[in-house]
Amino acid sequence: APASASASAPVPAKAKKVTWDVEYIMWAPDCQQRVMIGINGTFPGPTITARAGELVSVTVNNKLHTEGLVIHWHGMRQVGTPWADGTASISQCAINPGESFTYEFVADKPGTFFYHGHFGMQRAAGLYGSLIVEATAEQDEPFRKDYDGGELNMLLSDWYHDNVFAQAAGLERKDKHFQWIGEPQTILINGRGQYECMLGKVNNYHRGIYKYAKTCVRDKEAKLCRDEERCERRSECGPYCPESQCAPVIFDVEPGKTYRLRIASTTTLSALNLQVEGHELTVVEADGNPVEPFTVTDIDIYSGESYSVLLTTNQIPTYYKPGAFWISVGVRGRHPKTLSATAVLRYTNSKLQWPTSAPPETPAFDDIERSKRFTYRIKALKNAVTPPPKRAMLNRTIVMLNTQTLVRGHVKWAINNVSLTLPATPYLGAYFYGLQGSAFDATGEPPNGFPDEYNIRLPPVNSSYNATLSDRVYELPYGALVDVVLQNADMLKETVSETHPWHLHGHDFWVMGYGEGRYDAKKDLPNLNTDNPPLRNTVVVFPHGWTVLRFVADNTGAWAFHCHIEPHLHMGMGAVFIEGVDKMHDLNVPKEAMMCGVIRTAAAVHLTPASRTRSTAPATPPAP
Ligand SMILES: O=C1O[C@H]([C@@H](O)CO)C(O)=C1O
Repeated sequence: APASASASAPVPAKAKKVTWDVEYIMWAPDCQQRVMIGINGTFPGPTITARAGELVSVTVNNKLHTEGLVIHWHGMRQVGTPWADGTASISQCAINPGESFTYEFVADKPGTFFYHGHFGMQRAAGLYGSLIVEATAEQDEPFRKDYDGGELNMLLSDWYHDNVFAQAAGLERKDKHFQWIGEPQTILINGRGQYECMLGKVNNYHRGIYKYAKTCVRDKEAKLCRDEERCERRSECGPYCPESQCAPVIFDVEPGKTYRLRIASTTTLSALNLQVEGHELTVVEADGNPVEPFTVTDIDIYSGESYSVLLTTNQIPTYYKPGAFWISVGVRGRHPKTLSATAVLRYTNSKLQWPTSAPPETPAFDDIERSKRFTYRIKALKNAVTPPPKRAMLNRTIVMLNTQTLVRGHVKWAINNVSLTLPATPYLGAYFYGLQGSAFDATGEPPNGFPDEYNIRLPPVNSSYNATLSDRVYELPYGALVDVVLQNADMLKETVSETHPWHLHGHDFWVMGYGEGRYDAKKDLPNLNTDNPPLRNTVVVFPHGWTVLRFVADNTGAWAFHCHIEPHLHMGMGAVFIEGVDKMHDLNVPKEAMMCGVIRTAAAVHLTPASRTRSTAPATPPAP
């Protein structure tokens, strides 16, 4: 059930304390050496495993030479610790080079999560790793009794050879010089991939990407890849040798057991599809919430999402099927310019190290109906907590039209024609010290909707409806039941509309429904799913469609709500929700996290937390 923000968070079980040095490292995640952001000298960052209710304490030493950094704990609700959410300009200042900052928060719910950088495009530079929270009670993960094997952890990501500075510069260029980041070079499984090399025999035509993949035809012992030019010379010893940084991951499993595969995606862009040759997958968890189990041959997973699926090693090894199976992860939703990534599921009684077959093919990238069928099957467990009835509470509805648009020649994304730009002062600190009037545009909120006459099937008509840049925020009444309607539409190119995975910080929300075309409250509100809406922290809105999510604004803090596609947030596809304005000064906000922007200057005049008597209306900016 969503956390009820009690002022005094439960006394945590025991602390999990780690110290991380974050620095640039040379690494070859897809057999090509590049500069990445590593933690304690490795990529991906170390996996944190905690038990639900445990206090996690991560001291981050910023060893980058010229960049600030923050780390977001994706899926943690940070109840009572909003300054630990790790969002630059929102929950804290960036940790400067040479500085340290300790994130301390309760791993409040069991599930499959991950952490990642949340400043600039540093997540895309490799700043991420797994965060696993284990259940302490049976009722939290009822499917726990259904797997007798171990757990396999898969963190999926995509990888670009361009560095994030080049990507950002390209996105910020004006007019026809705008440079989209394009498709990734490689898909990674636990940070490993093989650039332009498809392990295993590839059928002679692999749906338009054959030209990218000189097959690595292996000799009969399936040990080495003969196609040296493609698969071997790419790194110190090629993708097949275990110590290579790009060697595919091999999961050793006992035959005849059921395993829990934890799968999370922190891709910069790609929507992915995962399947395990010869094995079905039973979906049991989504974003750390149990779901009504259902069995599929493959799952779609969008950036920011996580799942647990159960897999039974029920294949009988034969001469033709030696007990080693491909795990195949391919791109969906956008025309793949990237080969599928492969890992291996190997039964311990298998003689061979490598499967002898071609990896299973990824479903057609443009079969959007297939994508919707999978997403729509995800439902809450029968006895799960359902949303409180709207009439019973103060409630608020925000309709968000999501358009790609232009602002003075720059390609941006905008919500109700406002493109989010973040201030130098973190919102949380500005409210804590009562400086919101001078830290950002506190004269009002972004629009709550968009004009009736807007046609979502046409590109934005910029002449009459100019997009603006703004750091305005939505102030949500504390305890209100909030509906957000994500409304997709045409991009700048007519008829083009893309799938966007939206992630909310500080909360899980109920996914109340999806629909085609323009959302119509009269028609659609009565049909929302109040029986078994799944709780999630990330949800997709499909092309030219709408998605409604609902949550209770009961977590004091400043929370980002944005598309989890890294360039889209960079281009302004996001919003900020402020909750519990009047409770901010009850928080014990660590001032070292806030000393930047106007707070730094105000500190010079003996800054003190705002008094209790402050009115709730956004403070008016000081007279010019
Ligand atoms: O913002 C984006 O830019 C590209 C394309 O619209 C321009 O190349 C794309 O697919 C986006 O999502």
